[in-house]
Amino acid sequence: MLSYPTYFEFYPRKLMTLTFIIKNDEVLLGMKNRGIGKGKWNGFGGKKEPNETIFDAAKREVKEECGLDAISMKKIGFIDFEYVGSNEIMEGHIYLCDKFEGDIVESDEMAPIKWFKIDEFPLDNMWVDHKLWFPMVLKKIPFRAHFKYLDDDTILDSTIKLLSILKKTKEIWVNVIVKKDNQILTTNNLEEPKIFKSHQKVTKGESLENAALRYLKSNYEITTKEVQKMAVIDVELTDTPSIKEIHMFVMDVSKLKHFTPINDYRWIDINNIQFFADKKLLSTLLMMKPFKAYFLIDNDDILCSKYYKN
Ligand SMILES: Nc1ncnc2c1[nH]c(=O)n2[C@H]1C[C@H](O)[C@@H](COP(=O)(O)OP(=O)(O)OP(=O)(O)O)O1
Repeated sequence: MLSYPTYFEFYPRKLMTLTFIIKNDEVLLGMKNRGIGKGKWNGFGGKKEPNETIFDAAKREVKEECGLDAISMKKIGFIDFEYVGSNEIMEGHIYLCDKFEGDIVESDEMAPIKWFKIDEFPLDNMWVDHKLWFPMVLKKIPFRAHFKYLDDDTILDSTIKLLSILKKTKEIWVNVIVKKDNQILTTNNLEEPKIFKSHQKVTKGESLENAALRYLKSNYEITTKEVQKMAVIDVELTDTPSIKEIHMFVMDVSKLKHFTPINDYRWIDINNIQFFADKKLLSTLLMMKPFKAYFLIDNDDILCSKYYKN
């Protein structure tokens, strides 16, 4: 369901490379001392020059910026960087290099240069987009992304599309949010983004409404025969071969005479909820206007979320 934006397709493009050199569980990064991204840790790369291929530009930039000769480089991603106020797209070609030779040499442009353990990555001192796509580099999942920047630290919009050639299968699930006035019912052990885990698989031939009622009955003592469908959410986990299509229902029990949760549930004020997948999801659901959404999740981190009117 995720659609890649196309409005900038005809903007002129400046081609750039960015290469990450990886050795076991470490990545080589340099501190940029001038130009775009000054003061940030980054991989090695820069603008393509006329009369060279993008691959040759990537190899040249690695040599110029850290002194190493890249022996094996694999293209892992394409990123369109758009800046508000500019009609030029910076088209970044992202490479992964896991074979290299030579010695590290710092330069005026890049110093210091250091190996970082993957779990000690200086993400707070890198481009803000990196934390959204670096999981794909580490897992070697090809991707295409678009980031619309307001300024160097603020992303207004982002899209990340996985480019696997294998088509992911769809699994159909339902989930029901039970609400009463300004509260929703939750189990005591909900953790972010648990909303995508506690749901009910729809069985073959079963209607979505039936599955939602079955979900309700297995968790609450409830007599209703009506649930209201609010959203369809596609949830893609970076490293599973399926996409979960979750049909979200909302059940308002404010006016029900008989309603008892049968498990370990409690009412929680909407404003105090920390655990929902992202802040916008719950508020959009409770506006009671149907919508569609897409989430790309790596472990429990949301890398990309999109909302569409139904
Ligand atoms: N958000 C964003 N905008 C622009 N560039 C980047 C990002 N995130 C990034 O990671 N990058 C990368 C892409 C390139 O590798 C560098 C920028 O290249 P630059 O240093 O300007 O290119 P050079 O050709 O080396 O420049 P000079 O030598 O002319 O200074 O950041």
